[in-house]
Formats: sequence, C-alpha cells, structure tokens
Amino acid sequence: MGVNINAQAKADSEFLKSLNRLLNVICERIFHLWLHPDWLFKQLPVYDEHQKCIKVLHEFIDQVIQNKREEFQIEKISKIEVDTQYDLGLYKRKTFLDLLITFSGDEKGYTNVELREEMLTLTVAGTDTSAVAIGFTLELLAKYPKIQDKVYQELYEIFDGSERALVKEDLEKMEYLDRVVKESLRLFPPVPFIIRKVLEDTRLPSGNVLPAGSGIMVSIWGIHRDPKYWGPEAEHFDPDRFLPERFNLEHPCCYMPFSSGPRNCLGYQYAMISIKTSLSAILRRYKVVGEPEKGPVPQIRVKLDIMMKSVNGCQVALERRPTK
Ligand code: HEM
Repeated sequence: MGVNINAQAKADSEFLKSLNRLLNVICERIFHLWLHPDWLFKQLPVYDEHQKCIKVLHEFIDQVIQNKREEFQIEKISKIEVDTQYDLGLYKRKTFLDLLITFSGDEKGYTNVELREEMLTLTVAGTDTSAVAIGFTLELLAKYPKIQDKVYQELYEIFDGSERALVKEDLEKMEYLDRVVKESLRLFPPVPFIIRKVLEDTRLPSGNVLPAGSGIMVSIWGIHRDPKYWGPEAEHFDPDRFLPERFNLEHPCCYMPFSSGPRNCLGYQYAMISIKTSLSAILRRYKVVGEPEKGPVPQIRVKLDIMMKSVNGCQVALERRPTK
C-alpha cells in the first residue's frame, strides 16, 4: 500500500496486533465446531474482540485509501492527462494500491470497500506465508549442515564469493536452493490446509458420499507426507527428490503448497522469487547454525495459527562467512 508500519521494530503496532489476534480467533473458530454458527459466536465475548480487531484493520486501510484518493485528485489537477497515461517510468514507482485504483478505472473502478478487501487479502496472503517458509528453510539448513554446504557452494559459484547485488538471472541458476525450498514447502507447508465447499454430492473412492453444501478441509500437510505418494521415506528431508529425473508425481495435487486449480495462490511465482532472494542474501553471507538433526526426519515442533509455524519461532544462530 506504500505505508511503512515498521512491523519489525514496532511489534506492538495496533494494526499488527489486531491482525494477529484476528487470525488467532479465526483459527480457533475453524477448529471448534460450536463456534461456527454466527448466532452462537455472536453471544460470546470473543466476538467483541473479533469485531474490535476488524474495526482497527478497516479503519487503518480506509484511511490509507482515502489519502490515496486525495493524492490522486491533487495529481490529476497538477498534471496533464498524457503524462499519467504514458509515463512508464511513473508506473514503476507505483504501489499495488495505486495500480488497483488506476487499472480498475479510477473513480469508476473498484469501490473503497472492494479496494479494502483486496488489500486485506493480500496483506494476509502475502506476508507471513513467505516469512514462515524462509524461517522453516533456515531451521532445516541449520539441522542439515551438509545440505547447507551444498547451497553455499552453489551461491559461492554464482556470486564468485563477492558482495555484488543479486540480479534476476542469478535466481535461475539457484537450482539446488530451488529444490531445498520446494522440499521445505513440502514438509512444512506454511498453509497446511485449505477449505472448500462441496457443490454437488461427491462419492469418494471409499464409497462415502460428501453431500452437496458441506464444508471440507483438504490437508496439504497430510498429502505431502503420505507414503502412498512420496514413498516410505516421505518424512525425510531430501531436496533431491525434486531433481527432474526423480520427480514423478502420481497426481499433480500430490504437491500443492500453493494449492491447485482456479483458486490457487496468486502470488506463488513472486513468493518463490522473494524466498530465494531473501535466503540467498542470508546464506551467501552467513552460516546458519543450530543443533544438527540426528536422522533424516527433521524434528520441528509446529503449531497452527492459520499458518503453520515453528513452535520455537525458527531460532537459529548466524556466523559471518568470509567474502572476497
Ligand atoms: C510461501 C509462500 C506462500 C504460500 C505457501 C501460499 C499459499 C497459498 C495457498 C495454499 C492459497 C490457497 C488458499 C485457499 O485455497 O484457500 C493461497 C492463496 C492466495 N495467495 Fe498465496 N501463498 C504464498 C505467498 C503468497 C504471496 C507472496 C502472495 C502475494 C503477493 C500471495 C497471494 C495469494 C492470494 C491473493 C491468494 C488468494 C487467491 C484466490 O483466492 O483466488 N500468496 N496462497
């Protein structure tokens, strides 16, 4: 949105606290059936908290949208149309909110409520997910130093041990890091389940019928660790299972950290780029240190908070590596 809430340094930001608490409440509601009916949920004290958090989020985003609309108005008055339409340099500096307003047709486009919904979806879908994936990957690399060495070797060759900035061509060369990230997303998918509504009666291979209108939960975690699809070593951390010659899925949905089908993750390519960019920035400069794992099955305790997170918060130590 183009607003800095300084979340790293200011963990007590009202927006951040409300967002986190709201996600907690939603997660509790998903897993406690008695909290599902609105009439019952609304009788409970947690409902007031839920509404308060929503109010904080809505007011914050509404204010940002309002400011942006005013900014646009001022810009319009001070600029002739041809400038804003064809100045490609300007587009590059635009935020996602700017683009949503402009490309949806400005005042005739998305309403403020529609813009708010888009911004909230993106905030929830696009921030913690990638951070959680980076955290799990670092924790895994601390547990498996030999795998980390191979990642470091690859990065060393790409950057020739220098401090030069990353360019997009470097990302394509990070083939081993790519496999490490994919394997990390398999064993520790930040979004461990998705929820769908059954549109028509559906008979499962077991013979059971899912009646139309019912809600179902698809466990990405469960599919990713099922020996039926991944073999007896399904729980092993083995990035090379993603080597083209070894990767042969029985069904495309056996691997779906970003979901699958028409409502899959909108940001999955961006997520892979940002995860690899962040990891390479850390791993080419620092050795990630932790307690090495005794066996091939990583023991990381997880908790569910809409997203799946590491109970210990992915705590690792960093040791500076020498650079040229
Ligand atoms: C490792 C990082 C990420 C993972 C594991 C992930 C995973 C997912 C999954 C599983 C869904 C489907 C949810 C469902 O069907 O209920 C989803 C949806 C979505 N994701 Fe991601 N995501 C990641 C990063 C991102 C990023 C960086 C963005 C934005 C830049 C993003 C934007 C979205 C959006 C907008 C949707 C909703 C799509 C729709 O409903 O049509 N995601 N994501």
